[in-house]
Amino acid sequence: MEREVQRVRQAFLSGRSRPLRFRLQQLEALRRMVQEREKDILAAIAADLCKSELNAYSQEVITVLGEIDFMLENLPEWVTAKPVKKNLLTMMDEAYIQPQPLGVVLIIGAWNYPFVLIIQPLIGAIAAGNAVIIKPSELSENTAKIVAKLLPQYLDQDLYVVINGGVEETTELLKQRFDHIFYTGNTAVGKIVMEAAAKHLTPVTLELGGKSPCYIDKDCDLDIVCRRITWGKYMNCGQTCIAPDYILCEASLQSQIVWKIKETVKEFYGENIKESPDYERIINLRHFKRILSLLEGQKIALGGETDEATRYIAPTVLTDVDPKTKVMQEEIFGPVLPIVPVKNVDEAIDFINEREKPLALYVFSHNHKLIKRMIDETSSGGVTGNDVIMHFTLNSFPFGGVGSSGMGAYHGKHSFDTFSHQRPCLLKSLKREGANKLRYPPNSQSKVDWGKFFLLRRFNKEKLGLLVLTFLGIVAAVLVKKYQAVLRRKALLIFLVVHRLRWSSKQR
Ligand SMILES: NC(=O)C1=CN([C@@H]2O[C@H](COP(=O)(O)OP(=O)(O)OC[C@H]3O[C@@H](n4cnc5c(N)ncnc54)[C@H](O)[C@@H]3O)[C@@H](O)[C@H]2O)C=CC1
Ligand SMILES: CCCCCCCCCCCCC/C=C/C(=O)O
Repeated sequence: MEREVQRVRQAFLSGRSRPLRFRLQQLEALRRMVQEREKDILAAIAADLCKSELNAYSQEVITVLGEIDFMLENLPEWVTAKPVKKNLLTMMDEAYIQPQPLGVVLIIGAWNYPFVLIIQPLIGAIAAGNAVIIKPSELSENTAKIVAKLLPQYLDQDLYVVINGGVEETTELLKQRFDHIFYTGNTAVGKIVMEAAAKHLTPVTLELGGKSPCYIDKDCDLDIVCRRITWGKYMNCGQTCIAPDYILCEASLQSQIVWKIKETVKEFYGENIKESPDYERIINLRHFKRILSLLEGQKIALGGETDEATRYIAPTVLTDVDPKTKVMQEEIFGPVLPIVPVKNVDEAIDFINEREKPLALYVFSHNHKLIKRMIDETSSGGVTGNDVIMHFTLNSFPFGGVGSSGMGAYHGKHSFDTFSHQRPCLLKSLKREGANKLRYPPNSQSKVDWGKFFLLRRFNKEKLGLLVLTFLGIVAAVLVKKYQAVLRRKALLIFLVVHRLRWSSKQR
C-alpha cells in the first residue's frame, strides 16, 4: 500500500497533472470513457443494486457527464490567478490568489450510488490538478471492479489509481499520508477517517448521512406533495443520503398522506411492485435485517411486505410514530417512511433543532414566509422547498453536510475549491526601500503613526481620488521646479509657433 501511494506521489511530483491542458485532456478522456463504456458501467450498477439501466443512467451517468462538461467550460477561468485589493503599503506591488493543487487525494466512496459518488469527486480533484487514489465501496463490487478496469485504459495510470478492498485495505490506506481525504459514507466511519487523517494533519471532506426531515404544512396540495415525496423516498429503495427520512405534519393529515402515497406507489410501480423495473432492492442481508428491525412495534399504514431471498422491502409508511422508538433514532436508509405528528410549525422547528443537524431539509407549503422561517430557524446541509432531492442536481450549489451530517462540500466550482489551495502571492520590488523603512527597527511613535495611516485608514473612492490628485500635483510641482529653464524655453517656443500660425492664417 505504502509503495502504491508513493508511486502516485512521485507522479504528482513530476508536475504533469498541473498544466491546464493536461487537466482538460484527462477530463475529456474521462468523458470518453463514460460514453464509450456506458453499457459496461450501467450493467455493473444494475447488478449491484438491482437497478434498471435507465435509472442508473438518469441517477448517475447524467450527473457525471453534466459535471465534466461544466468543468471543461469553466476550468480555464477558475485556474487563472485572481488579483486582489491592495493596501497603501502594497499599492505598487503585484498581489493575487493562485489556486494550486493540494497533492495526493484519497477518495473513499459509498455503495448506494457507487459510480457517481467516486467519479464526481474525481472530476473535481483532476480539475484542481491533483493525483488521486480512489477506494470504491466493496459492497458495490461490480461497480468497483469496472471502475478499476476502465480508469487505467483512459486516464494517466500513475496519477489516478483505483485500490479495491474492504475495511482491512481501507484501514491500511488510511495509515498513509495524503494531502486531502474525501470520504462518503456513514457517520461512525467518518469519525475513523477523521481520526486517521488527524495523525498527518490531513484536511478532510466528510459526506455523511443523517435523518433528513420533511415538514408538510396543512394548506398544501397533497397530491403533488405526495408524488414528489414518493419519488424521492423510494428512489433507489430509500438508499439515498438525502432521501426524506421522516415526515412531520399535523396528526389529521396522516390518513390523507398515506392514501395519496399509496395511489402514487401504484402509479409509479404498478400493482405488482416486485415486477417493476423501477423499484430496487436492499444492498445486502445485513442492511435488509437492520431495516426490518426498525418496523418492530410500529403501526404499518402502507406496505410492510418483505422477501428475504431477493432483499425486497415494499414501499412502507408508518403512522403515529413515537420519536423515542428505534426508527426515529437512526438513519433509515431504506423504503420506510415514518410520520411523526406535530401540533404546528413551531413544534416541527423545535423537533428538528433538538436533533443532530441533518443533511437535507424539506418543507412543503404554499406559504413562502413559512418556508423562509423554517430555513432561518433550523440548520441542515441543504434545503429544498416544495420538493425533495432536487438541490443535489444544481452544480452551482455546494453539496455537503453540517455538524454530524458532514463537513466540506463539492460539486462544480465547490469541488475545484475543495481540492485546491488558494495561495496568496505578493510580488514586491527590491526598489522603493524608503517606504519599507517604516517597519524596520528601531520603532518610533512617528513610524507607528505612519503605519496607522497606511494600514488602518479607510479611503472611499472620492478620498482616494483626492489623494492621487494631490500626489500628482506634488509630482508636477517637483518636475516643474527641476526643469524650470527647459519648460520656460519650450513654453516660449510653443507660444511663438501658435502666434505664427494664427498670424499666417489671418494673412490668407
Ligand atoms: N453525504 C453524502 O453525499 C452521502 C452520504 N452517504 C451516507 O453513507 C451511508 C451509507 O454508506 P455506508 O454504508 O457507510 O457505505 P460503505 O459501507 O460502502 O462504507 C463507505 C466506505 O467506508 C469504508 N469503510 C467501511 N468501514 C470502514 C472502517 N471501519 N474503516 C475504514 N473504512 C471503512 C468502506 O470500505 C467504503 O469504501 C449513509 O449514512 C448515507 O447517508 C451516502 C451517500 C452520499
Ligand atoms: C430522467 C430525469 C432525470 C432526473 C434526475 C434526477 C436526479 C436524481 C439524483 C439522484 C441522486 C444521486 C446521488 C445521490 C447520492 C446520495 O444522496 O446518496
